[in-house]
Amino acid sequence: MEKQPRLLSSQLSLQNRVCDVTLNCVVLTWKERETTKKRVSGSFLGSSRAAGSHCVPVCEIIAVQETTEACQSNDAGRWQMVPQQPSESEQHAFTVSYVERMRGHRWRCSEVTFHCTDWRLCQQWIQTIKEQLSQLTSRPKSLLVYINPYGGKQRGKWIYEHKVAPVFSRASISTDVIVTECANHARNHLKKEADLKKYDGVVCVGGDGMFSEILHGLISRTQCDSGVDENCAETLVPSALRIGIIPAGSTDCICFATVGTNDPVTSALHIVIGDSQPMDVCSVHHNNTFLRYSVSLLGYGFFGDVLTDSERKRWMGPARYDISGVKTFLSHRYYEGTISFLPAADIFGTPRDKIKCRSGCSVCQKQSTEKLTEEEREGSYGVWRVTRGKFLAINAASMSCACPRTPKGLSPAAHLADGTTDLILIRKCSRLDFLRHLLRHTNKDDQFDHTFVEVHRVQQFRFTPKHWEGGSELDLCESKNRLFGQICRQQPVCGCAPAHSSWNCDGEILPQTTIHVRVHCQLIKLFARGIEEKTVFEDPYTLCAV
Ligand SMILES: Nc1ncnc2c1ncn2[C@@H]1O[C@H](COP(=O)(O)OP(=O)(O)OP(=O)(O)O)[C@@H](O)[C@H]1O
Repeated sequence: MEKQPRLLSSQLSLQNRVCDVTLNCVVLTWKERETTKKRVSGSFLGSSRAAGSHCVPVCEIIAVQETTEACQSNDAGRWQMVPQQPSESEQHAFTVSYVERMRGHRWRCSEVTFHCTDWRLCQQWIQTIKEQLSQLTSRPKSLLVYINPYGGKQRGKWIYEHKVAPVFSRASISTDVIVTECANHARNHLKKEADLKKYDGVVCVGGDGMFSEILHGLISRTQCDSGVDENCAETLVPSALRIGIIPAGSTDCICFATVGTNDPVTSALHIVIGDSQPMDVCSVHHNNTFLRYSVSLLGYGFFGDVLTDSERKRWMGPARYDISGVKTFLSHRYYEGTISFLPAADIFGTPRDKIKCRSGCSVCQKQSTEKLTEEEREGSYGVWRVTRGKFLAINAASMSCACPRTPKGLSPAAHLADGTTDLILIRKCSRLDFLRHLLRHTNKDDQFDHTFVEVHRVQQFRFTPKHWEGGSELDLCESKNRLFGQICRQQPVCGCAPAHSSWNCDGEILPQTTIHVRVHCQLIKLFARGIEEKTVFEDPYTLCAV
C-alpha cells in the first residue's frame, strides 16, 4: 500500500496517557507512547505499538466535534458543564465518532476523545478532520425516511427514534420522516408525491414487504420521470437514489443478504458512511403487462404453496411459515409446465461455484466495468433453451436468499449484481428425496447434487403451466373451478391437487402463473456493501503502514 503524506501529527492525551496521533487522507491512527506489555498465553508479547495502536479509516469516521467536558465542581460536589474557552491554561478536547466492527458483521459507533493543551491545535484537528470528511461525496446529507409502524413486532418507530435517529443526527444528516398510515402509503407517495430532488436517498424502516413497497415506488417513479413504460420496456432506467434498509420486520432477508446482519445500528452506519451496493432487479410480466419486481426469490410450486397457505394463517404470527411449510411438504404436489430460459455466458460462472458473492465481488464488478457494447453483450449470452416436465418447485434466486434460518440460502453462489438469476428446477421425486434436498440447505452438502435437481444461471426465463398452453389465465381458473370446484365443495378434504400453483414473488402472491422474467442488471443501489470478509481495515498493522 502506498504511503500517504501526513496531514497532521501531534502528541495528544487520551485518558491521561500520551498518544502519537496522526492523520493522513486515508487513516487516523493513534498509539500510546508508554510501553505497555501484554501477557498472552504465558509469554509477554508486543511493544508499545502492538499494545496501544489504533487505526480508523477516514471513510469510517462518522463525525468530529469539540468536546464540552462534564467536570465535577469542587465546591458544589455536583456535576456541571464547563464551557471550553480559548485559554491556553485549560485543556481542550475533540471527540471522533467512528465505526467499530463487532462480531457477526455488526457495527457500532465508538468514540475517542483527545485532549490538547493548545486551543488552536484542537481547532486545527477538528477543522482538518472535517475537511477530509467533506471530501467524501458519497455520503448522504438529506434522507427521506418511511417507517412501517406495524411491521414485525410493531417496533419500527421505537427502533428508528432510539437506534437510528441519534446516529443520523450525529452525522448531521437531515431527514423527513413519514410514518405510514396504510399498506402502499410509501409506494404511492414515492411514485407520485415525493419531491425526490431534495434527497440523497430513501430509508425504509420495516421488513421485506415494506422494502418491496419502496423498491416499486422508486423504480416506477424513475421510469415515469424518464418517460419509460414499464409494460413494454426491455431496458429500465436505474434510480439515482440509494435505498437504506433499517430492519424492523418479521422477515428481513434483503437486509441480511446485503449487510450480513439484521441490526438497525449497523444499517444506520452503512447509510451514514455512504456505502453503495448495486443490486439486480427482476421484472415480471404477463402477456406484456407488468406485474411486479423481485430482488430475491421467485418461487412456483413449493414456495408458492407455502406462501398461499401461510397467508390464510396470518393470525398465527411467524409460526405460520413453519406450519405451512410442513403442510405443503406433506401434500407433495407437483405441477406440469414448460420453462424456457436464456442462459448467461460462462464468464458469469455457475450456481455450483464455490466462490460466494461478498463485499467488492469481482464477478459483480465485472458487470459495471465491462466495456461490452449492447450488441456484444447480447452475443455473449447463449440461445434460448426449453425444458418441460413435472416439477415440485421452480425457483429463481437473484441472491443467495441466505437468512438466519438458512445461512447458506437457496442458491449459495448467487450474485447480488451480476445481471443473472439462478433458476432451480426440482423435478418430481419421492417425498424422501425432496426432504433430503431441503435438508441440504441447512448442512454443508451441495443441495444441487441430486438427479432430480437442475440449476441454470440465466438472464431471462418464461414459464407456462401445462393447462394454460393455448389458453388464458381466465380459462384456466374457470376450467379448474369446473374440474375441482364442485367435487371440493362436496368433499372439502378430498385431497385433489389443483392444476396450478402460484408464484411467490418476494413474499407476495402473483395473480398470474404464465410469466416472463427479465433480470435488470444493477437497477438499484442500496446503502450497503455486501457481506464483508475480514478486511484490511481490521488489521491495524497493515493500516499503520499506510
Ligand atoms: N401503516 C401500515 N398499515 C398496514 N400495513 C402497512 C403499513 N405500512 C406498510 N404496511 C404493509 O405491511 C406489510 C408488511 O410490512 P413489513 O414488511 O414491514 O413487516 P413484516 O412483519 O416483515 O411483514 P411480512 O413478514 O409480512 O413481510 C408490507 O407489505 C406493507 O405494505
